[in-house]
Amino acid sequence: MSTTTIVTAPGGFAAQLRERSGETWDRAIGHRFVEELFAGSVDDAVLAHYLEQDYRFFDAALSLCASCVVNADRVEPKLRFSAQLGFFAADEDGYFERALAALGSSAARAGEVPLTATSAAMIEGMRDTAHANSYIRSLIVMAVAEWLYLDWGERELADPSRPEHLGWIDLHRGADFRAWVQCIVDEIDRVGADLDEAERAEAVGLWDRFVRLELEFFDAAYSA
Ligand SMILES: Cc1ncc(CO)c(N)n1
Repeated sequence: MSTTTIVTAPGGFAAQLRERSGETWDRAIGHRFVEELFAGSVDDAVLAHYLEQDYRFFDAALSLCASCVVNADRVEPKLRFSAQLGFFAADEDGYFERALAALGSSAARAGEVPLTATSAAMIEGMRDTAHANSYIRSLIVMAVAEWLYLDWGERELADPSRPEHLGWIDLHRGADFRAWVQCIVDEIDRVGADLDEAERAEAVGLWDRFVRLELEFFDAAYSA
């Protein structure tokens, strides 16, 4: 099932992380939600619930990306993360507005629905990470979210026709998104090479926790 087109340094930190989460990662990218999204058969209520929860998490994801601008040790990645904040503001926010409206919901409603336990754990983990002032920790959490999403977005399945379905897939594949994920992964390899044992263990624990949360986030879409 592993579909990644991302290149990792052999024996580097990113390759080690990716390898340790093989089974959970594969269950996430092969999830029923992904299959039904591509097939265009995902129930409107399931997709609306998923997007409402995801929109709630968008806020924390923006803070996390901003924390990479704050804590990166070089100007090039700071610029890259800054550019990505602009993309989130333009393309991703626009998708949420349109798709939620088409599904009979809205950004305002998304702000009012109760958070699932998984969303709450994810948001809290992202906020804590954003405030930890640790570039590697922020990179790890960004990498799980974006790399795992690229890996399902690049699955070789026929495209659905409804814009609510296709739009969510298109946000998570293509040359620009792949280059963005590659940049995060390259940074993990670069920064990961200099970590001490405690920092490395902390990063690995965070990686494992977020991979599991991604799988649970898909599951939660069906248990509303
Ligand atoms: C739950 C979740 N994980 C990752 C992404 C990718 O940004 C997303 N939009 N939502």
